[in-house]
Amino acid sequence: MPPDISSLSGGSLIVAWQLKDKNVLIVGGGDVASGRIESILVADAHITLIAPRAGLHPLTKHFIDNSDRITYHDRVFAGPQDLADIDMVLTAIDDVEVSRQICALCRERKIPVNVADIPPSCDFYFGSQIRSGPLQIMISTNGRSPKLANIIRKRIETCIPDHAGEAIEKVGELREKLKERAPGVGGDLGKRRMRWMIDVCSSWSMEELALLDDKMIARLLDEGWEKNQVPRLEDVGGHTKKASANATSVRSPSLLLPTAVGFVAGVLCSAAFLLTRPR
Ligand SMILES: C[C@@]1(CC(=O)O)C2=NC(=C\c3[nH]c(c(CCC(=O)O)c3CC(=O)O)Cc3[nH]c(c(CC(=O)O)c3CCC(=O)O)/C=C3\N/C(=C\2)[C@@H](CCC(=O)O)[C@]3(C)CC(=O)O)/[C@H]1CCC(=O)O
Ligand SMILES: NC(=O)c1ccc[n+]([C@@H]2O[C@H](COP(=O)([O-])OP(=O)(O)OC[C@H]3O[C@@H](n4cnc5c(N)ncnc54)[C@H](O)[C@@H]3O)[C@@H](O)[C@H]2O)c1
Repeated sequence: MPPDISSLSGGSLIVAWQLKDKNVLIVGGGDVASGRIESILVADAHITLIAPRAGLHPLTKHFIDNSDRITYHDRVFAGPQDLADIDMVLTAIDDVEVSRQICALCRERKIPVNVADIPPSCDFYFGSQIRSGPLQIMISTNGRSPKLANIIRKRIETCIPDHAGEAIEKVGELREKLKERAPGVGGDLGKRRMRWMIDVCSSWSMEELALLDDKMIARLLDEGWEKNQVPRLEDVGGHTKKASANATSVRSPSLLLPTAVGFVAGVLCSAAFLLTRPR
């Protein structure tokens, strides 16, 4: 069913903004700024931090002292000259007037800006974040309730599969090696590559994927990609403590049958629920 067009409004575009080696100006050094610094360091950008030393949060001090990606200036924001060569600006200061001025200067220069305490002065909002290796999850309430975003984040954290971060890391390595063997963008090869990756990710458990090492990746490509099949973990030299129900070849009809029966039963239950539900 296509989405109800009238529901397509009131949100934000949630994207994973690539900031590697870009220059981000952070104005302010307090509690909120320390969180901003962490988020920006994760994205491998360079930070220019402007804030009087007297107001630095201990975590901000720690980042200044220990990261070679931060250029620190012990002073207040000085004006447009502080925006030269800056790709993004974040302010987290307890001075609304200066925040508004910085926002206006950024907008004149089309520099994306976030002003922590003035939503209309934000081109983008931060959200409550979960991070595990390359896995990042952001919860946004679109400015309605940051505290509820924080509470929902804590609930979601309890549902993330064990080993998800490591599994993603290893699948990333597998995809890189696969692209070396089968290079190029798009076309039939691209389709086959995507199909095979979908099959591997769907038929191995996170725990199994997290166990992949260089040797197993090479064997998985030799035995799997080259022969157009998905071997099991054991077939490429790996072992888990618990045998996973998913860890069988995608081709096995003995597993496909119960899965299909379960799927049909699920669809029938949902249909029965929708048909009997009061309107
Ligand atoms: C998610 C998080 C990320 C982060 O900042 O890293 C974040 N705020 C967090 C916490 C938090 N912030 C505030 C409280 C006190 C409770 C309360 O006010 O409800 C708490 C809770 C606490 O401290 O526990 C006060 C507050 N926040 C904003 C204003 C201005 C205003 O609303 O007018 C005021 C002052 C309001 C006033 O003066 O009354 C504005 C914004 N805060 C946002 C993000 C953006 C919208 C995100 C969204 O809607 O989802 C947005 C629009 C701009 C931005 O900051 O990008 C982080 C939780 C991280 C975590 O713990 O997981
Ligand atoms: N968006 C959010 O998530 C959120 C959450 C809580 C508070 N806030 C708001 O964000 C702002 C910052 O919060 P905080 O807890 O980090 O405050 P804070 O008082 O701990 O820190 C303010 C920092 O700004 C610096 N500063 C002040 N004027 C400056 C200037 N002109 N140039 C450079 N640095 C300057 C101070 O020296 C200090 O380091 C506050 O206005 C607060 O109400 C936002």
